[in-house]
Amino acid sequence: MIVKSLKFRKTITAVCVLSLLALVILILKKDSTSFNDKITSYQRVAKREDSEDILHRDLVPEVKKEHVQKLKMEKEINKGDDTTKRELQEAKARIDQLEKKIAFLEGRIPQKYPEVTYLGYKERKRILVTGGAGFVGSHLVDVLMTQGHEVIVVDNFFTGRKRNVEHWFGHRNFEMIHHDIVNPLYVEADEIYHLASPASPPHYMQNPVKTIKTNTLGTINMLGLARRVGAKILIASTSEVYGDPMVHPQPETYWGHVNPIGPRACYDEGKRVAETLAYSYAKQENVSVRVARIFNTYGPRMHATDGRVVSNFIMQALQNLTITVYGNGKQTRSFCYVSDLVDGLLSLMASSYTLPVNIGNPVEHTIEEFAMIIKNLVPGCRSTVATGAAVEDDPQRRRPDIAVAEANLHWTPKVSLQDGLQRTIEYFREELSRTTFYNNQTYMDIKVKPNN
Ligand SMILES: O=c1ccn([C@@H]2O[C@H](COP(=O)(O)OP(=O)(O)O[C@H]3OC[C@@H](O)[C@H](O)[C@H]3O)[C@@H](O)[C@H]2O)c(=O)[nH]1
Repeated sequence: MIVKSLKFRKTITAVCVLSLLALVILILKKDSTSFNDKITSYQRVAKREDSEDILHRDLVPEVKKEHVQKLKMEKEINKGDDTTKRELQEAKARIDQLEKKIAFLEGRIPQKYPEVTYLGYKERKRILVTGGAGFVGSHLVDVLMTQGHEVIVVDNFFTGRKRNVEHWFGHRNFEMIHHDIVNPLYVEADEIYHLASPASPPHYMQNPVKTIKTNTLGTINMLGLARRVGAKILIASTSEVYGDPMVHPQPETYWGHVNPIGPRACYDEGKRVAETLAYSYAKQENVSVRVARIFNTYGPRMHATDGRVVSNFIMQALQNLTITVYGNGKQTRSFCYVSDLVDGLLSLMASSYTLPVNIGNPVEHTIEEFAMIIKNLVPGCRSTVATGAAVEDDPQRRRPDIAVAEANLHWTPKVSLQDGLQRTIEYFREELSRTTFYNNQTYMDIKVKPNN
């Protein structure tokens, strides 16, 4: 009897121990399944980082949640087998990377808007800026907004970027319309700055028909709008209306020397027609027009792959790549810092002067000299300067005569080339770190064969 009872007890104990073991195995298995799920979800998160917007919208909360679980996972690393450990370490590395991105993106979300002057309804204007998300347009928008005006930005984002004006998103004086001005636009405005058009030669040559349409049909639409609503309109023309000039420096009275069928014609002739349209609307329809002939301009918010000389040379110098001079480098340009240009545009709009006005900085350099100036402004730059094939119809000399602007607008550029380039180099340095951070690749790797 006693033996039987002892045997029964042993059996019960054995059953209990086995059940306990089974329970422990079950719990461990469940943990490892949810653990594998986590890794799969991290891998999914990592794959979805191709867009900053998606990162903002979806990944930020997701990754924040993951961060809270990171400590738990660290404990689990010690428990898991080798494969799991490796996978976990990879997931942890991805989380660290995503956390850095979040910190970077959070830095870009404006905590508050830039300070804006309050204007009463009598002084406050409603101002339309076409191409307002572009390089020059966005700087103009900043000044108009801080002055306290209501600003409507219209852009088709062909070369403009939302990033350039995102610091105004949600402001009650700011409105943005995604629209291509080749189609009519119906809004109310007191003033129109018509800046919409690609301006970099590789951009405007990429789709020449579109460039002509933007500068002709687009300008007709904007002049028509100005007529309908009684707005004053400023047309952004260009030094390119002078073509490859036979007169130097170029005064507004010079009629120019443009090849009407060359690769630059879509822009040069497009802008010439835009000027003709402006003065036709002024004469026939009584529209109040201003025409700014804008010379080479540079500054922050130029696109790193814009293709113009300033962005190309700076990006090349910052990455120790070959600085690519097109042709022999003896052609000249005169570079104006963007804030000076914006001051000139505002003065022109405010003035009663209605004929075309050159807006540019008359300090002239050869492109060869310019390459050396930039190289010397980038500390430790190891780039070499190489000359290459010349660009077809490239204007050989360009420098504005700004006597008209000085006399009628009391405007003259203030920012020296040295200061302006330093600010622009800082901007591109920042852009480069942002881009390599995301893509781990350089912007360009242009190789130019020396021509001698
Ligand atoms: O990498 C480069 C880029 C450009 N260049 C040269 O640098 C000079 C300036 O070229 P950019 O492309 O910056 O600008 P461009 O002067 O040819 O045209 C500009 O003129 C005035 C504005 O209206 C426009 O922004 C644009 O059309 C040209 O001689 C060009 O051949 C280089 O040597 N290397």
